Amino acid sequence: MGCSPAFSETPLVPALLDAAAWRVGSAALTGLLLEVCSHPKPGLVTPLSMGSHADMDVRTFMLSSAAIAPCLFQCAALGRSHRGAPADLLPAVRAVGRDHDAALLAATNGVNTQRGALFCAGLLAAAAGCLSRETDALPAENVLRTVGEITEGLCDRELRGRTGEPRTAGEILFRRHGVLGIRGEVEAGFPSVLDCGLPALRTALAAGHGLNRALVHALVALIAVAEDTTVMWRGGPEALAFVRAEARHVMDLGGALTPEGVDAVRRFDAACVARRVSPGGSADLLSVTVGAHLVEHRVFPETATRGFCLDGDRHHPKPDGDRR
Ligand SMILES: CC(C)(COP(=O)(O)OP(=O)(O)OC[C@H]1O[C@@H](n2cnc3c(N)ncnc32)[C@H](O[C@H]2O[C@H](COP(=O)(O)OP(=O)(O)OP(=O)(O)O)[C@@H](O)[C@H]2O)[C@@H]1O)[C@@H](O)C(=O)NCCC(=O)NCCS
Ligand SMILES: Nc1ncnc2[nH]cnc12
Repeated sequence: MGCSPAFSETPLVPALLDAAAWRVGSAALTGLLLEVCSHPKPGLVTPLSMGSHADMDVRTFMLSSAAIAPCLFQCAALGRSHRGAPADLLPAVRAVGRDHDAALLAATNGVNTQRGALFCAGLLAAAAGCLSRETDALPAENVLRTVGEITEGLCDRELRGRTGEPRTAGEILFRRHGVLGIRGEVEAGFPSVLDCGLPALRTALAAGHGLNRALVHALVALIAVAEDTTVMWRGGPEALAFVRAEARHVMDLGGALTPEGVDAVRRFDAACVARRVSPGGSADLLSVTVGAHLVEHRVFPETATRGFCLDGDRHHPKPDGDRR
C-alpha cells in the first residue's frame, strides 16, 4: 500500500525517534495547540471566536495541527541525526515541511490555517534537535540562535536574490514594501520571540498568572513588534501600523495582566474584526514562544495550569486558581 499522496516516498528521517526527539516535537506541538485555544485574541481564531475569518474555526486548527504534528517530530529527529553545519540541515527540513504543507491543506480542504506556524515550529524543532545532540540543557536563547544558523542566507536566496515574477505573498510584499516577514524573523533567530514574547510570557508566569492570561499577554507583546505580513497582505502598511499601535496601547495599560488591559484586548479584537485584520504571523510567533519556553523548562509552573479563563468569559464559570 503506497504512502498517501501528501507524503514523499523516500523516508527522510530515522525510522525510530528517541526520547529527546519526542520531547522536542511535543514542546513545539504544544505551542501550536495552546496558541489557538487562548482567548481573547485580536482578530484571531479562539475556541469562542472565528475572529476575522469566515473559513476557519478552532476545529479547523485541530485538523491542521493533527496533520502537521508528525512534521515537528520528524524535524526534531532530523536535527538530532544531523552531522555538519546547521545550514546544511535546511533542505531536508524544508522537504519534510513541504510534504506537510500539502497534508495541512488536504486536512482543511484548502484553508491556510497554519502554513506559517508549520514553518516556524518545524525550524524550532529542528534547531532544538540539533542542539540536544550536545547537551540536555536547551536554553531558548541558544535554540533560537540555531534557527538563525540553519536559515542563514534565506532572505538573499528567496527574496533579495529572486528575479522574475514573485510567486508567494512574502515575495510580493518584499518587492512592494521591502519587508522580510517570516523569512527575516527566522534568519535573525526569532528576535520578536527572544526580546518580547518570552519576557512577556515569563513575567506573567513568574507573577503567578494563569496560562491563558500569560499567553494573551505574550501575544499582545508580539503584535506590537512583529513585521506580520499576514496583516500587511490584507490591509497594507496602514493595517500593520494600526495593529502595532493598538498592541502598544494595550501594553501601556498593563497588557493582559490588568482588568483595563483585558478590556482593551477585547476592544482591539472588535476593531480587528471590523477591519477584517488578522495577525496570524504574530500568532505563529506565540506558538514559537511557548515551544521555546517548554524546550528549555519542559513544563509550566503549577500556578499556570490552575485557572484558565479570563474575567468576563461568561461561557465558563470563573475557575479556582486564577483570581486576578
Ligand atoms: C516559507 C513560507 C512559510 C513562506 O510563505 P509565503 O512566502 O507564501 O508567505 P509569507 O507571507 O512570507 O509567510 C507565510 C506565513 O507566515 C506567517 N507569517 C507572516 N509574517 C510572519 C512573521 N513576521 N513571523 C512569523 N510568521 C509570519 C503567516 O502565517 C499565518 O497566517 C496564515 C493565515 O493567514 P490568513 O490571512 O488568515 O489566511 P490566508 O488564507 O493566507 O489569507 P485569506 O485568503 O484568508 O485572506 C497562516 O499560514 C498562519 O500560519 C503567513 O501567512 C512557505 O513558502 C514555505 O516554504 N512553506 C513550506 C514549509 C516549510 O518550508 N517548512 C520548513 C520547516 S517544517
Ligand atoms: N489563532 C489563529 N487565528 C488565525 N490565524 C492564525 N494563524 C495562526 N494561528 C492563528
